[in-house]
Order: sequence, then structure tokens, then C-alpha cells
Amino acid sequence: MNPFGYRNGRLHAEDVDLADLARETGTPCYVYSRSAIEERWRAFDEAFTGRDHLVCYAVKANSNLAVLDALARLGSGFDIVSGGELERVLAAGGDPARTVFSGVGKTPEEMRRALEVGIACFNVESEPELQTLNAVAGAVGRRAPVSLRVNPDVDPATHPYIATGLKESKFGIDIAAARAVYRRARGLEHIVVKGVASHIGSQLTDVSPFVLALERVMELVGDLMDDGFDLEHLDLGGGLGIRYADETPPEPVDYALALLDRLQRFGSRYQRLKLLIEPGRAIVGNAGLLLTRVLYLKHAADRSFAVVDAAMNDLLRPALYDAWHDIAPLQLDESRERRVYDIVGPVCESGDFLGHARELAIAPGDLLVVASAGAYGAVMSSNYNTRPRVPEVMVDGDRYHVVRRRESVSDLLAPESRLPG
Ligand SMILES: Cc1ncc(COP(=O)(O)O)c(C=O)c1O
Ligand SMILES: N[C@@H](CCCC[NH3+])C(=O)O
Repeated sequence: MNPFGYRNGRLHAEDVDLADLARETGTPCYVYSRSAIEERWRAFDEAFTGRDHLVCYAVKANSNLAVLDALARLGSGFDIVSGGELERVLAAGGDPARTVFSGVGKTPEEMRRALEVGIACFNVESEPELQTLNAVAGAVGRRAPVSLRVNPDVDPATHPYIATGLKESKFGIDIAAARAVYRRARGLEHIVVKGVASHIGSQLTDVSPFVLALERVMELVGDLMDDGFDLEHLDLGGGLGIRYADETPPEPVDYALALLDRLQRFGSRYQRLKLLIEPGRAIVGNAGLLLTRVLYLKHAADRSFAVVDAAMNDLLRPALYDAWHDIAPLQLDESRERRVYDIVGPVCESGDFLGHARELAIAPGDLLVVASAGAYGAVMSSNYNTRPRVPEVMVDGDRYHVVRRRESVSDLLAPESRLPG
């Protein structure tokens, strides 16, 4: 479902007129659709029906408490990468027993807290991390549930900054070395091996790299079973892409069918393995957008700029990855002159843009939307140029709730101090 659409020339999110919302909240402002988020989570969940599974939403994509709350109510699991994300899951009513912890740099403090609250599994990314976890678990009198995150060396055919499953990446343990590490893990008193994990990258628009990674991981699973490991689950990570422009990523059901079909072809001893998946972007990406207002139109010798009130500190993806997000006016007005603009923000960087060469019929004061901003939008925002973070709003039918208030400049100054004396 696309929760965003024009009615009588005015853009709505579900049943809310976004121009009315913008008047109340001001701009810039992130807007999410609760029903779109829920529908996407359910699409993944239903796609794996018939197989023991858990959809562990990747919190990093959008960690707003209201988003986590909505998913926790559906029974979602969570994939976290920091102690901070763990606290968010707990604060939102998420179940630690359905939470897995990924990331290459978990600290002993983060491990201790995760053990205390009883998370489902640590996806361990190196042998030194495994040793530290063993020591921390021993100190708190627990055994740590563990999967090794293996790196299957598969090219996910995505932006190099978000590819993680190639052997030159910092993520995971080389799959060729993993069997030996599992054997050593068995000798560690405070570690319990639960499964195998892998994640190859983000914004994948084809199922074949997922299937190839699965095949490589299943070979290891077979070896481990031969070694006598009683594996409970297989974590296939996240990474399914969304449509930003003209991509045609598989739907969750096609992604699931491809994986389930391939799994089916392995013998019966593999069929009781519980499947974990960690989608982030594919659940929230197209359930959110960024509202912004045109401040000035500026015509230079060979190009025109629309200077808007949102900037790279609010939505970093265009500046960081040269990512393309659709940009459209909130109210259609065909009487206006169409022109090609670079859509830029107020930040003092030449790389501060939201879109290049967009043909739009706009005037100063107009409201615009930057689409597909529900994932890796607000979570990657910063206070660069002392710009307060913008509000986040959750639309629910014909109502909406401000689920993160706009920061003020005093919020930004408060933690700092002048020199003593
Ligand atoms: C371990 C892990 N799981 C899940 C995800 C979620 O990825 P995506 O938002 O592409 O589904 C990521 C990020 O790429 C990740 O590193
Ligand atoms: N931040 C990236 C995705 C990172 C995935 C993290 N493992 C993006 O906006 O596309």
C-alpha cells in the first residue's frame, strides 16, 4: 500500500491532509504512516507462514519509539546494534527475548546489559568479541546465546557503502574460517551456540544474492551439524530494497518464496531450523516522508536553485550516497511555470542537496515532500550548523501524533559549558 496520495490536488498521508499537518507542526518534519508500517511487517510475517520464523525489525532503520511500539504490539522481534537501541526496544515495550544483537564493536557494558535483560542472541562478529562475551557472561553468572555472523563473500550489487557481505568488508567472520571458530566456541564455558547469522548488504533489488548467500551458509550449517552442533536458528539478516525511483525490488512474499524454496531442497534435518530475518528499510522506507518548505528560488547563470528549509543534516542520504528521493509539491498547481531546479538546503556545504535537476512548478513558501524517507532518515540526522532536529509525526487513520517534538536551540546548548574560571 502507498499511504501517500493526492486527493483534490492535495497530498494526504492516510486520511490526513499534509498541508494542514505542516501548518500545525511546522517544517521540516518527518511523517510516518502507522498502517503502512504495520502492513509491511505483516507482509514479511505472513510470507514465512508454515515455517517457524521471527521477523526481527532492524531498529537502526528508524528507531522512533512509536515505530517500535507499533511493531512490538504485532509481536515483532528486533535487531539492535547498540546498547542505546536496546534501551529503545525496552522503552517501547519490545520483548528482549525476541531481540538479537548485531554489530562489530559491542562493548562489555552493552553485553552485560543485554545478558541481564535476556536477549535472544548475540550475533558475534569476531573471535576477540566472542572471548570478551564469554568473560562478561562468566562475570554475571550467565551463558550467552550466540550465533556467529559469517561473511559469505557474496556481491549484493548495491552501493559500496552499504554492502557488507564481501570478504573485504569489516562485517562478520570469513565463512571459510567459521567452522574452526565454532569448534573453539564450544570450548567456552559461558557461551551457548544457538545458530548461524549472515547479512550481506542493504537495498538489494534482486533475490539472487540472498539465495547465493543462503546456499553458502547452508553448507556451513551442514558442517556444523556434522560436528554435532544442535543449531536452533538461522538468521538471514535484512537488506531487501525498496523503490525510490524505478527499482523493482521483490515483494516480501517473493523474497520469502525464493528462500523457502531453496531451503526446501536441503534435507529434512534442516527443516526444523527457525528462520530469523532482519528487514529494516523494506518495512519503514516507503512509510515515511520529509516535509519541507521552499524558502527562496535563486536563478544563477546556468542553473536554478530551490533553497528549502530541510538540509543534509535532516536527510543525509543524498549527500552521503548520492541517493535519489522523489521530490514533489504538496499541492498541485498547474498554472505555475515549470523549471528545473537543484533542491538545496541551508547548510554550508556544496554537498548539501536533496535532489539535482528536478523539474517542478513551485514558488517561495510552497510545501514539498521528499519521498521514501522513513528509513535511514531521522535516525541519521545531526545537529550540524546547530540545526535542531526536526519533529517526527505518526499518522494513524485521520489522526496524527507528534512522536518526537522539534528540538530547540536551548536543547542543543544545554549539555555544553563555557570554560571554568
Ligand atoms: C546486521 C544487519 N541486519 C539488518 C540490517 C537492515 O538492513 P535493511 O534496512 O537494508 O533491511 C542491517 C543493515 O544493513 C544490518 O547490518
Ligand atoms: N544508511 C544506509 C543503510 C545502512 C544499512 C546499515 N547496515 C542507507 O541509508 O541506505
